[in-house]
Parts: sequence; C-alpha cells; structure tokens
Amino acid sequence: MTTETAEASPAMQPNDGDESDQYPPHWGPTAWSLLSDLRQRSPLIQCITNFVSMDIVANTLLAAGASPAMIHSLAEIPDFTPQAQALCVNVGTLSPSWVPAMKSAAELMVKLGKPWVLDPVAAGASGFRLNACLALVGVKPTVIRGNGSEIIALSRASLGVSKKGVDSAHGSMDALEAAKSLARASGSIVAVSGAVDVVTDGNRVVAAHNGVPMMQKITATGCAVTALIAAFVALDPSHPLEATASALSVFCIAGELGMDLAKGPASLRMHLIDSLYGLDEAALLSRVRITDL
Ligand SMILES: Nc1ncnc2c1ncn2[C@@H]1O[C@H](COP(=O)(O)OP(=O)(O)O)[C@@H](O)[C@H]1O
Ligand SMILES: Cc1ncsc1CCOP(=O)(O)O
Ligand SMILES: [Mg+2]
Repeated sequence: MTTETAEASPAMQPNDGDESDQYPPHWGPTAWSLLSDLRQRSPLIQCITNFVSMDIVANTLLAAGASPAMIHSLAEIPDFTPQAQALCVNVGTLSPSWVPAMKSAAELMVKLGKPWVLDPVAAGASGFRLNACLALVGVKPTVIRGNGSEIIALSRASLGVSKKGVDSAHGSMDALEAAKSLARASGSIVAVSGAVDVVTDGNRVVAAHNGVPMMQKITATGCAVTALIAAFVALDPSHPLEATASALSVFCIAGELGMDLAKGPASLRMHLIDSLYGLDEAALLSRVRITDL
C-alpha cells in the first residue's frame, strides 16, 4: 500500500561513461550470480500474503525462477512449511484468524534455521495491525521490507515511542534513521523502498537507485519485491543484506526495461514481469546502481 508520493527520479538508462564510477563494480556480479542461482535452483517460497497481491507475487516469483506456494492455512503449516526454502509473510489484508498461521510458520522457519521475510503493509493503520506486526517482528524476521511510512511506524512502536497523529507520506531517505533503529532493535535487515531503496543492518547502509516512479501506480509491487527478497535470501541466507539489495535492484531493473515498452501501469505490470523473466547478464550488469552510503 503506497503512502509515499511519487518522487522525482530521472528515467534510468544503462550505466555508461564516468557515471558507472559511482557504483562499486562488485554489485553487478553479486546480483547476477543470485539471479542465475535462482533460475537454476528454483527455491520453494511459501507466501502468506494478502488477497490483492497473490497474483503478482506468484507471477513475479515464477518469472524470476522461483517456485511460489500461496499456502496460508494453519492446518497445513506443520506438513508444508518445512519444505519451503524461505517464507514471506505479508499483513496487507490482515484479519485476526490469519495471525496464528503467520506466527506459527515464521516460528517454524526460525526453528529450522531458514530465512523468513516480513512485509508490514500499512503497519500504522490500526492498533490491531501494529500489534500483529510487532508480534511478528518478535519472531525475528531475516528481513523486514516496507515503504517509508511503514518502517517509521514500526520503528517507533518497537522502541515504545507512542505514535502521534496520522503518519504523513515519507520518502525512503526520511526513514533511514528509523530503519537503522528498527534493524538494531530487531536484529533484522531492514529495507525501505522508494525512489531510492535503502537496506541496513543497523550499521552498514546500502542504497539501490534503480526503478521508475510508475511502479508505484501498480498495486502490490511492494509485496512482489518483498517476495523476491525472500527468494534471493533463500539462496544465500548468510548474506541477507547483499541478497536484499540485489533483489531490489533486479526488480527495479525489470521495471526500467518494462517502462521502455509500457503505455501505463497495466502494460508496465505485464512488461515488468516479462523483463524479469528475460533479464540477461549484459542488461543487468549495465544497469545495477547500488552504492554504500
Ligand atoms: N519513485 C520511485 N522511483 C523508482 N522506483 C520506485 C519509486 N517508488 C517505488 N519504487 C519501486 O517500486 C517498488 C515498490 O515500492 P513502494 O511503492 O515503495 O512499496 P509499497 O508498494 O509497499 O508502498 C520497489 O521496488 C521500489 O523500488
Ligand atoms: C491496496 C492494498 N490494500 C490492502 S493490501 C494492498 C496491496 C498493497 O500492496 P503494496 O504494499 O505493494 O502497494
Ligand atoms: Mg507495501
């Protein structure tokens, strides 16, 4: 759910000339190696996600090379969850009956030493939602990915600071300090999406500068990239910060390539998924824009 207004962001073109000097060269091969691995290993990713996002999340994972399973019943978790290589939990259309399944699946993944990723959609929208998100943060997500307003709401609540008024729209850079605090308090990698995506473990901060503003005009692109993060982290659970930044950059490069063919949000949705499916090494290496802050 987007609470950040579209920020001015130049149309992204391939890295060329002097500009590529700003971007450390190791990120391109890191992202390409993870995407290649994903296509080869096709990890099973369990998604307990909202009704709005189920389709685009499953299609994003499939196009990238992963194997999605949208299984959310508490009754199936003991049998099914141990088979998954990663879990994605998304609270977008939360109701009380879903919370036990989310907690139980996350606890099982932690017990099995496997990664799980939380998308705290609209975390500050209600007390019920915020408390559910806090309870899930307590189950130690490997990664938490939200937009600026969501990370600020969750960070304040996790530090016991009461929320005053209604959150306004926030850019990802506005949420940087909140993201660092949340990462330190939770032990999770925290990613804030926006015109620039920032990823932190509480100390180190990296920023991914790919993407196009039109991605905000497609519902559930945030949910889709969170699921892609789960797939990337499944491949290299011991380097979740690198996997998270790579997933964000890869998804946004697919958005840039898709935008070249799109007429608006509906065709961007289609072309983004096609571009993710067809993304090759040369296009990826020439477009990855990740920096250490
Ligand atoms: N202004 C922007 N310019 C480029 N990419 C963007 C912009 N806003 C969002 N994105 C990208 O769109 C995707 C969804 O992010 P966002 O809209 O922040 O999430 P949410 O849908 O959860 O609010 C992310 O991959 C992010 O990088
Ligand atoms: C519109 C909406 N309402 C409840 S969940 C949802 C989708 C949110 O997706 P995203 O956070 O990726 O914009
Ligand atoms: Mg969202």
